[in-house]
Amino acid sequence: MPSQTLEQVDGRQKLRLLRLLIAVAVYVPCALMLAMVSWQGFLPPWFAPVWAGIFAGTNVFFFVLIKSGINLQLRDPSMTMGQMAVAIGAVAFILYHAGAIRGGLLMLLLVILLFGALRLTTAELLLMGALSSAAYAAVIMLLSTNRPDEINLRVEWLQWTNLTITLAVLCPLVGYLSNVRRRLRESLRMIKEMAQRDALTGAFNRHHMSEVLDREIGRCERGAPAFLVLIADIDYFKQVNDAHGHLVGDQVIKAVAVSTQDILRKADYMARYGGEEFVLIIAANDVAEAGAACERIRTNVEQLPIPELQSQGVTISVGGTFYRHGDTQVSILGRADAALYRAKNGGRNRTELDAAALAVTN
Ligand SMILES: Nc1nc2c(ncn2[C@@H]2O[C@H](COP(=O)(O)OP(=O)(O)OP(=O)(O)O)[C@@H](O)[C@H]2O)c(=O)[nH]1
Repeated sequence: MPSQTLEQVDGRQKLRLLRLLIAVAVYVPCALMLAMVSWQGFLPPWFAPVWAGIFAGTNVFFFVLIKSGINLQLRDPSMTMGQMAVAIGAVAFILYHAGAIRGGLLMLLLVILLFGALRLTTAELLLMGALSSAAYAAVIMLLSTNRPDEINLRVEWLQWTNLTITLAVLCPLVGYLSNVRRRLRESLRMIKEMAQRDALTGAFNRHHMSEVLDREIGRCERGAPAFLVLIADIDYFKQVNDAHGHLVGDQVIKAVAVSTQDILRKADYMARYGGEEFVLIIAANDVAEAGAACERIRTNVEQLPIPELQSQGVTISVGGTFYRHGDTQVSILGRADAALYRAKNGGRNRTELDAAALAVTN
């Protein structure tokens, strides 16, 4: 029920989709590039199937790590650096066999670098850049030992220098953009959080409650079990303000909110509805469970020590109702409010459940 979790899951799914799109956007053009180079005879005929096998094998390896959950034990569960290192190795293998077109294929190493843009820090990107540079240097040295007649060492080292300089410029730049993106994402998360929360108590605000209530009503319309809506209101709160001042009044509201939130179960939800009023959305299967939940919340506040009030404590009155077929926010909150009114009139520090709603659940 708590929407925060749903939003976080949603965010993670979007990021996963974005990374999948980037992976496809990287793989497909690279595969086309290689197919063209191979078709034009710059790679040996056996190369394409062997490379495709290695490519498929490493992807299956990473897929198994992710599916089995082994990646969750790693410092970076996305294994971005590991995947990039493997990709750099695969490109080095291509470069070794590429013949005269080798210089053109160096740009594959830059494409791999962009793959890390969503995740890596500048230092990590520089490390990957250094690995790319070292991989090409290793290819040149291997070629100069194994096939000295096939390469022009001056051209190769000049290309290596160009690649290394390009990487040295690109890595900090990509790292900077990656950092800006991370900071923007964090700021956006904070702005969203602030827009949903009440500044005094840290509880969700009325606007957020309205969204959650709409969603819960929608779920019930699609057949989910009915939920319980409570309105809890601090008793004689005006007297607290009058006797101790508004600042103490604020502390009392905060103490009631925090201690009530603390005793709620994970599936339950609480928002500050107005001044000293809170709305709670509770998962309860029947009247007995609903009554027990109301009493737990009420007695918790009754026993709450509030040093600012000396020996005097505070109490709350609670009005509640179950969702009924065809309910809107207005109708369900109206019934809870009417029940609260009865609790107040009945002497306060008590709970009242809406009788009509009880008939439905009984
Ligand atoms: N300190 C403080 N007071 C608030 C805040 N919001 C509303 N109030 C005060 O809360 C009081 C609510 O008073 P009433 O609505 O008369 O209710 P009550 O005195 O609690 O009486 P019953 O609800 O009938 O038991 C008012 O004096 C408001 O000024 C707030 O954020 N901080």
